[in-house]
This record gives sequence, C-alpha cells and structure tokens, in this order.
Amino acid sequence: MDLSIHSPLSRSSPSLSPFPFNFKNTTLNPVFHSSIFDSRNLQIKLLLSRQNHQHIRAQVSDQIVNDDGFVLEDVPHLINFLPDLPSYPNPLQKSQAYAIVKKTFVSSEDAVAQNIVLQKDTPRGVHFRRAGPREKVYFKSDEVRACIVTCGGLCPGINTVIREIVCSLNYMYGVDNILGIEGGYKGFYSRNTTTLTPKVVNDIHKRGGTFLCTSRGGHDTKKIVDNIQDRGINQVYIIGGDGTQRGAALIYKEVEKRGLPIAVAGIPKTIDNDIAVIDKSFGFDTAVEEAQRAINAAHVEAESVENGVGIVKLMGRYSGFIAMFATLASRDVDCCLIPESPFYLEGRGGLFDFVEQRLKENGHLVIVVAEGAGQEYVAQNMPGVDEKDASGNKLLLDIGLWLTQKIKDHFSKVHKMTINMKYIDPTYMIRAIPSNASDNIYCTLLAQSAVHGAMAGYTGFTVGPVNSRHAYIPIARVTEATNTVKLTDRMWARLLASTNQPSFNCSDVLQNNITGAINSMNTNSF
Ligand SMILES: Nc1ncnc2c1ncn2[C@@H]1O[C@H](COP(=O)(O)OP(=O)(O)O)[C@@H](O)[C@H]1O
Ligand SMILES: O=P(O)(O)OC[C@H]1O[C@](O)(COP(=O)(O)O)[C@@H](O)[C@@H]1O
Ligand SMILES: [Mg+2]
Repeated sequence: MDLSIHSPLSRSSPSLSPFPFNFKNTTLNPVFHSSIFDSRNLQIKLLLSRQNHQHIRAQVSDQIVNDDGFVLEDVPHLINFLPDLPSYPNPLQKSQAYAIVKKTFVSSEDAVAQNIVLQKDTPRGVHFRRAGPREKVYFKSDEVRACIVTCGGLCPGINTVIREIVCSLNYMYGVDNILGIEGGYKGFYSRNTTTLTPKVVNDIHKRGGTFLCTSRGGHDTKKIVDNIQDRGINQVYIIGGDGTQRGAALIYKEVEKRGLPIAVAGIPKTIDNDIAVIDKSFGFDTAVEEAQRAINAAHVEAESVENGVGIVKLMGRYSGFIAMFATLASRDVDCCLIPESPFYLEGRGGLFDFVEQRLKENGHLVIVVAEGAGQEYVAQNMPGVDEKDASGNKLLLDIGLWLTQKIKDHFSKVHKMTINMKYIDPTYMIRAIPSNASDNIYCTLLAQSAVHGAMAGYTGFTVGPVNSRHAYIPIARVTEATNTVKLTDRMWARLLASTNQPSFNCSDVLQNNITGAINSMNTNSF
C-alpha cells in the first residue's frame, strides 16, 4: 500500500490502513502519538522511532525522540484532499521498455536518507520518498492535460527537461495533450500557449535557453490557478529556482483550497546551485566547465605580460559554488572570492598583500570572484543604489570592475607599479549554453521522476537527487533555506589548500589589528 495515504486527513478514512508495512525486511508496527500538520504545504512528518530491534513506533512529530529516529518527510497526495479519487493500473505494466526490469515500480516503502554518514548510535534521521513509477496512477492517460512553464534565470538543460517531460508523458503514459506556457508565470494569463509534442521538442535539448521563454515577477496565484482551471489543465510542471518553487507552493495550496484534481510538480533549476536538500542543480556542471574557458583565457593573458592580473567574474548571487568548483577544477586560479567568505584588501593577510606576493613569485596571478562577493565594499562607493529585479531579487553591484580598479590604484599609488589588468566577465556565457552530456542525463532523470510522481497522484512536490537517489521532496524543504558554501566544510578547506590563498578569517583580521597596534605602540614609544 502506498505511503501517500498516511496523512492526518487520510488516516481518518477507515478504508486506508497503512501499517504495518515492511521497511528493509523489518516489520514496522507504528503507532501514531501526535501529529504535526504543516498547513502551508501539507507536509507530513512521520517520525518512526525504533523501540527495540523488531518493533517500531511511529510518531508524527518534528522532534527526534531517541537515538534510532527515522523521519519520513512526506509529500502531499491528491487523495489527501480528494479521498474518492479513482486510481488505475500504471500503463508502464505493459511497457516494452520496462518488460525485463526486475522491479518496474518503486515500492511505497522505499525512502531516501538525507544523511548517509552516521555513527552507530545516531538517529537514522530525515528521509524522503523515493522517486519513480508507482503501481497505481491517479490519471487516465487520455484525460491528462499537462502544462509546462519555465521561470527565473536561464540555466543549461532547461530544454532537456522540457523535452523529456513531453516525451515521458507521451511515450510512457500515452499522454498527448501537453501545453507550453510561454514567458514564465505571467504567461499563464498574458501570453499564448504552445502545443508540445515529441516532434515539436525533438531537437530543443541541443539549444541553450528555454524553448518556452522565461520571466521574473508576475506571479499572481489566483489568476494563475483560474487560468489552469479554465484551460482544464490537471498536471502542472514548474521548472525554476527558489522563487519559482515558492510560487509553485502557493499554486499547490490554492489548488488544494479549491479541491481540484491537479498535480503540481516542481523541477528545481538554478545555475547558482543554491537550492537546499538536493545534491546539485542541473546545468551547474556545464556552467563550471564553461567557466574554465574564461579562466584559461585570463591565465594566458596574465602570464603573457609583466605584472599580469587576470580577474574572472562568475555567477553566484549568494552562493559561491560556481566560483569554488571552477577554481578547484582549473588549478590556474590563485585566489577565489565568494559571498560566504568576507575578504579584506589592506594590511597583513589582505588581498593586496597576497597579490604583491604572487606577483613577486610568479609575475602574474588569476583571481576568480563570484558576483555576490564583497557587495558591501562596492556599496560604500555607490551609496543609495539598492535596486531589485521584477521578482524582488537584489540587483548586484559589479564587484569585478570595483576590484580591478582597487588593485590598479593600490599598486600604482603604493608600489609605483603598473598592473597589466585583464578583466573577463563571462556571466551570461556560462549559462546560455546547452547542457553537457552528464547534465543531459541528469535532466532526463529529473523530468521522468516528475512525470512518474504527478501520474502517481503526488502533488506540491519538488524532485531531485538526495545522495544520488532521486526523491520527492516537500517544496518547503527546498525553499526554507539557501544552499551556500560552508566555510567549515572540507570542500572550502580543499580549495584553500589548493590555491594557498589567505583564508581572510577572523584570526587574520585580529592578527592584522594586533600587528598594527604593536607597530603603532613601537612607533609611539620612540
Ligand atoms: N515568494 C514568492 N512567491 C511567489 N512567487 C514568487 C516568489 N518569489 C519569486 N516568485 C516568482 O517566481 C518566478 C521566478 O523567481 P526568480 O526569483 O526570478 O527566479 P528563480 O525561480 O530562479 O529563483 C517569478 O515569476 C517570481 O514572480
Ligand atoms: O540578469 P538576470 O537574468 O536577471 O539573472 C542574473 C541572476 O541569475 C542567476 O544566474 C540565477 O538566479 P536564479 O536562479 O534566481 O534565476 C544569478 O546568478 C544572477 O545573479
Ligand atoms: Mg533565485
């Protein structure tokens, strides 16, 4: 029996008795103690805590009670609010493609662990429902009217996701009624739609951008759901970043409030890799690869002249993942600056010191800077500039230009030295390209998982890999936090070890201040 029915709503139905069920060969005998029902997203948290080696008690709680806690953070299902919705055998049962697969359907008991590094006695922790085809579907193929929309900034692979949603719906589930909503959320009510068939989308994965066009701003939940209803749409596939997923959660809530049999599926998209919970966002690898070309160019330019400094600005509003991974991949980068790691210019351990030292040692250096780094410095030079885009995202000031000027000024004034500065800003070039092979495969899996989830009646979910296994994740889990580079994690340490750049940490600042104070004391004492 499918775990989707284990919601506080469905538990009131006598026909739905979810337990006991088998979980990895262990018989579970859960008892519900209390429930926490997140009204924002119908998120159900089942805490199953093992009482002894055989018997497991289940609690609905957001607190882990004992050392063996197993938490399933479930996604909503249409029958949570439409308990009489009929189900049908999954047409994949007859699919030639799946004919020899050992286990065509994902078991309702399969869960994906959020934390896979555990100690012997630590709780088993949060799990998500494993993505994939289910034995039963809640839509008849010829009754499906699906739509796809893409919102927010571009990202390599969007077209692959669109293509694969269309092809999966059509080839696996026999759906041939699929609409493309043009121009993002506002397209629902202000633009035309386009009919999507496997033939129409056949070649689009070879192109960058989005076949459906995109936009920022213009999210109007009521108008969007009115439009969905008017068009008779019953599956909505929403491709976009954190802002888009917030919008998707509101659409799902409105659909639920109106009691409509409409599945809302989110596919997370962002070049910045700033979406929480999932391993990595699609297009990220492609962007990092493309960034190598800019870094190579900066390196070649810088090493070919006297006192050459190459600066490359890469995307990354609040998260420096692109800069960090591009630096680690390149090995030509001397210093990587990201929003998460504040830096300073002057004094011991500062950037100027480091530039001077590398120029002495090598005659050139390359700096990679994420666009969101050092914004507070640039803002000091441009007071009052506080612009936002149509979605409400802060518009960033140009840290790259600011940095080039500061370095040139410093070396000309303090060292009477001319810096040969080469500034490269490949911002849009790294995201306006088609996805590479591995991102293409990743996008294909995301699209297929989303289609299986929607057909199985799940709704208000986001799909994505968690520890390499695709899972259905409650939307709130991916929007409540931003994925950022953790300076205390090993990856940042690996970068520091590879570039040997200053860590700009507090002890450096402290040391810097102490040295300054001692110097001034010494000066004063003489
Ligand atoms: N909190 C929110 N609630 C509803 N819609 C939102 C919210 N934040 C952003 N959106 C909508 O989502 C779309 C994309 O958001 P944006 O922040 O530009 O990109 P991304 O989804 O890539 O983060 C826009 O149409 C915007 O209006
Ligand atoms: O200029 P645009 O198209 O608004 O996008 C710029 C922003 O989009 C991004 O590429 C990605 O942001 P989103 O994921 O919110 O779309 C940021 O790195 C960048 O700051
Ligand atoms: Mg965003």
